[in-house]
Amino acid sequence: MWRTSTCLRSNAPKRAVNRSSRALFTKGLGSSPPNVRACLSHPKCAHSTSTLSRWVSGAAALRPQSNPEGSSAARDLPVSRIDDRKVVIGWDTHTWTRYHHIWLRDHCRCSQCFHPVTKQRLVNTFEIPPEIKPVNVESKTDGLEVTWPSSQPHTSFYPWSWLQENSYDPPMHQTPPTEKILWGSKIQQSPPTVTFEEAMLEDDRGVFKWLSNIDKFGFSFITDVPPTPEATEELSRRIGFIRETQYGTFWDFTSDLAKGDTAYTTLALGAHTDTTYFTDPCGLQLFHLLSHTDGTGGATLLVDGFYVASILKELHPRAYELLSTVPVPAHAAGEPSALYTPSMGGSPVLKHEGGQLVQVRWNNDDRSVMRNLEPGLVEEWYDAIRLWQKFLTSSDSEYWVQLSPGTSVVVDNHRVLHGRSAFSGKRRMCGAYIGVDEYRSRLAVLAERFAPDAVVRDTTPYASVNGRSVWNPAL
Ligand SMILES: C[N+](C)(C)CCCC[C@H](N)C(=O)O
Ligand SMILES: O=C(O)CCC(=O)C(=O)O
Repeated sequence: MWRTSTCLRSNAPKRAVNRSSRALFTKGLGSSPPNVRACLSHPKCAHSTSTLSRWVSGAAALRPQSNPEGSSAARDLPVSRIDDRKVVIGWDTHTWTRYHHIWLRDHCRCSQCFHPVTKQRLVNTFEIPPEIKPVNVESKTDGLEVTWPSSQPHTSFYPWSWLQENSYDPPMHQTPPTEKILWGSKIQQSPPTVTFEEAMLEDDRGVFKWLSNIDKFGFSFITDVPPTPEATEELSRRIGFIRETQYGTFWDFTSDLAKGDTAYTTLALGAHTDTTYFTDPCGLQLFHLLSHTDGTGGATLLVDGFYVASILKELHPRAYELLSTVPVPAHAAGEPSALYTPSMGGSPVLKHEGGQLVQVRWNNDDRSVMRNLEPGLVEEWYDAIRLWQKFLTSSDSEYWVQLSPGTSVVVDNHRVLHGRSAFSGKRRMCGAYIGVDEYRSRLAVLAERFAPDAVVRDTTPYASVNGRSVWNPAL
């Protein structure tokens, strides 16, 4: 038996979010909605009344006002009905998604169930009856309103765009991951670049451009950087706090073996990613060549590991499979006070999540004994890394660039391999590591501000407290 609140127009748009109604949302105090009052007595609500009153100024609009214009927009609304275990939503005559009752109740984002400031769950998931079932569902202008059975009726609201983004039965249109542009040596014709001035802009637009470069290409140059360690450290900190390691915090190094690593020599270093010996390899690596006198060489090598992996996958799928499955142990043992090895005996060269390549982890110099290889795979694995090395070092993949004082480069250490040619003379390089989560968080906050996705755009007007929508898809 269907209980629908409105008829369904067959040509309703895929994303049946009616933006015109956004103007209907009032942002402001209004009366304190019941759920905030309920929060005052909520056992987990530890805030003082004054703090809560500040919530009211923000939380009051956590739900849109109903559409006073009445039914004109109603015809665009999805239909909704209550099934035995799920709520069914009809977006158009061909597109239906279902949401378990328990799932919906657990994801209520009213200020009684979800802390509007801290964005943490307040509802006790484990007190929700497993057989919970709504007493009513209603398609409102910008979302679904669900009324739950309880001594005090509890109403939840779910924005249409959020329901679409988080659909799972079946999954609908989801925001595609940011585009990665794979590159080979021809990137030298137009490498991603920002200026120091842009990167230092107070409003962070320049940092967003810089990190968007890295997100898309896996690296970015920064030009016109004052050739000092101080300016380079200040630049590094524009991304986030620096990740300290056994090499220090902000490093300023030369070929004096000050640290027990071949980076502190004049030797050539083949294409590699750093810190393969950490359970969580560093995210970004910034380099700035401060000086090189009385000698030659020391050119910088950049290779797009995602590009090379795509070629290997296409031409040698078995080799790709071995690099994606065989764990590679690693170590950093050059400092007497340190002996780093990753947990779980290392990770494969090519790490995947949901079938997507998400990380390249390769440093043949730092690789430890291959103690995890099945006997029958030993020679095949060596054939595979030989193919990997062949494509890594091909003229089509290698991008050689001679850095000079004033031009820094930042690489995504989870994607782009770097190296250098041997050199003579006095060469001074400085830089820093940034943690992968610090980098991803900084980019996410900037994207929230400068390139919000549909759910953030749709819900910010009425569901933001301290500048962040409780419906942000990252939560
Ligand atoms: C960058 N800095 C010169 C400080 C350290 C270099 C460490 C290189 C190490 N073999 C690795 O691959 O992690
Ligand atoms: O000295 C350089 O140019 C790079 C050194 C290096 O590869 C590293 O520090 O990981």
